[in-house]
Amino acid sequence: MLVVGLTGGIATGKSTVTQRLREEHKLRVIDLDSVARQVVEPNTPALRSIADRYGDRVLKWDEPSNQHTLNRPALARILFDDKAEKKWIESVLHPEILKRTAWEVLKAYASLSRVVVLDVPLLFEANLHRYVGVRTLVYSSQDVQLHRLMQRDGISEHDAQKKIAAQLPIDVKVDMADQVVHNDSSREETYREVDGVVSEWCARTRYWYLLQWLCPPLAAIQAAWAVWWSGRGNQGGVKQE
Ligand SMILES: CC(C)(COP(=O)(O)OP(=O)(O)OC[C@H]1O[C@@H](n2cnc3c(N)ncnc32)[C@H](O)[C@@H]1O)[C@@H](O)C(=O)NCCC(=O)NCCS
Ligand SMILES: Nc1ncnc2c1ncn2[C@@H]1O[C@H](COP(=O)(O)OP(=O)(O)OP(=O)(O)O)[C@@H](O)[C@H]1O
Repeated sequence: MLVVGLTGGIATGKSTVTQRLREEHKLRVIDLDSVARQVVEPNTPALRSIADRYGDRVLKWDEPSNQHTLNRPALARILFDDKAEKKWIESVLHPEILKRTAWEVLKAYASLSRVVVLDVPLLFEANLHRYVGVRTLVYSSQDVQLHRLMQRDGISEHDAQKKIAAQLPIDVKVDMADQVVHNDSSREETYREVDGVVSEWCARTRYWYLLQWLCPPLAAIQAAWAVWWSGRGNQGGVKQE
């Protein structure tokens, strides 16, 4: 099975691409932003740790379910305003996110999926690029990125710049990617490029896919091999301030 790491900058179009992957190509996509939401659901250890540190300002009362939930805009303000707090929040959430994601990938292996796509905003920042078979970047120029982010989230240029600055610059990510999907113009243009990369993924997995069907344990051996191969040595880890 090919594990694709799909990444990009904030608002460069990952969700737009994954929608096409799901609906047109029927591919299994694991969205780490959604996983990140699951790990802070009410009564989770992660939500308790965050509430212990920041108090009521990061909680809101949910009438229908009668319980406290995470106030996401409040946590976002802390995370994007303060590098030290961003580090702390990530140290609490990332191990939980990784555990759940690993489980989802295992389930994809078990169901003999040919390709599984991980939609990971922080693929390079969190050094997860070492564990995927191919790194695919959704690119838009910095101007387009800024404009779309301001429009989608209804935020000022100052706030949008702060969010963009919390990630590696998109042009640095381009150099680290194996494939780039350009998302500067129309959605139709982007979909054409998406269809092209999907053909490449399928071509790469053709023989393995057949072998996996004939001999399922090969899937497990291939998985172990892929993880060992990707993780061997120090493959240019990314350091951020
Ligand atoms: C800060 C939070 C509360 C904002 O929630 P909100 O619903 O407004 O946005 P959402 O979760 O959909 O994220 C939107 C985008 O923000 C960017 N982003 C999210 N977390 C981070 C981060 N730690 N560093 C830099 N950018 C981030 C990503 O591009 C992401 O796609 C939320 O993103 C969060 O809990 N982040 C910490 C967990 C994390 O690192 N997630 C990334 C998964 S790899
Ligand atoms: N080709 C396009 N043409 C016009 N608008 C687009 C295009 N691609 C994406 N958008 C819009 O830009 C915004 C950001 O796109 P999207 O939400 O897919 O980005 P993302 O990378 O998933 O963002 P995030 O990092 O926040 O998860 C959305 O409002 C989306 O509708």
